[in-house]
Amino acid sequence: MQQYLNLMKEVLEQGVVKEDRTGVGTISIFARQMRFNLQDGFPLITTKKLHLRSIIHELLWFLSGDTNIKYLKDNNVRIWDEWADENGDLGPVYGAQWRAWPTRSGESIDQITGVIEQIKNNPDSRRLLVNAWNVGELENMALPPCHYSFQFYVADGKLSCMLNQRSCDVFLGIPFNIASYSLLTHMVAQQCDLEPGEFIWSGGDVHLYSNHIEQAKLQLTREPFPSPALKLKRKPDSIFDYVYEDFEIVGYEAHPTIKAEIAV
Ligand SMILES: Nc1nc(=O)c2c([nH]1)NC[C@@H]1CN(c3ccc(C(=O)N[C@@H](CCC(=O)O)C(=O)O)cc3)CN21
Ligand SMILES: O=c1ccn([C@H]2C[C@H](O)[C@@H](COP(=O)(O)O)O2)c(=O)[nH]1
Repeated sequence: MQQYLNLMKEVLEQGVVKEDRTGVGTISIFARQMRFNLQDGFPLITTKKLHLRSIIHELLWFLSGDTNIKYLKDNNVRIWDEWADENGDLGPVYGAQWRAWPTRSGESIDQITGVIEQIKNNPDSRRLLVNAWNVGELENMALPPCHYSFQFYVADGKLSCMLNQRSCDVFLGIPFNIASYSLLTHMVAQQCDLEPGEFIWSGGDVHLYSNHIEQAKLQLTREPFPSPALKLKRKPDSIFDYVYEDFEIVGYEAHPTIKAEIAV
């Protein structure tokens, strides 16, 4: 996970002071990429302890098409609490766009089912994309998508995935985002009888909030441990049939957690 630490260091050393929507203030750089070979282990940050539990439940929740935080709350995951309305709704965020992108004719498109069908039947396609940036619906979303599109690529029996993220909270968001899409790549690969290849993360506004600077500096004093491995314990019938218990992370050695406040 040296790439992540290098990115953090670059923001600390070269970041430009920028005000932001939350009022917290950031230092920021623009447009970076990181590559993770999923054959070399699972890219879960080791320089602070991360609980994969929230990340797995959030991904299963996205895949189910749900946009109400009740499922997360029932599973003790609080990461979306601050953005939900009094009924727990977030508007047509990730789950809605992934599973039921509304069309003009009043129908809806299940992009996840579609992309998996294409990976299986047309693996050389250059259109293996899922898009959450539905311009006509942005104003109804509690937060416009940060990770807004991803593309798959099949070669040599391996499935790779490239993510585009417009706005990137280096300390709290990015470790979640890397782990989440790496999980998704493993799951889609398993469903398509492929091996996981690379996960490529691309970020636009890459920032450290002003109240995360000390935490970032502390993290940079720590030596990373070798990456753990991800084990999928069974092959469910479809991408929508995974349950929390299907995932096991093996050999995760990490430094202690570092607390930080989320900017709302
Ligand atoms: N400012 C900001 N940064 C984000 O990363 C972010 C948002 N807002 N809004 C929407 C979602 C919510 N996300 C979140 C929210 C909270 C944590 C967080 O507090 N993480 C703690 C542990 C929390 C837990 O596992 O329960 C951490 O130490 O990583 C992480 C990502 C990612 N997104
Ligand atoms: O998955 C996510 C979701 C959100 N973020 C961060 C990036 C920004 O710090 C905020 C969103 O604020 P905007 O003003 O809408 O850009 O949330 C993330 O890193 N990862």
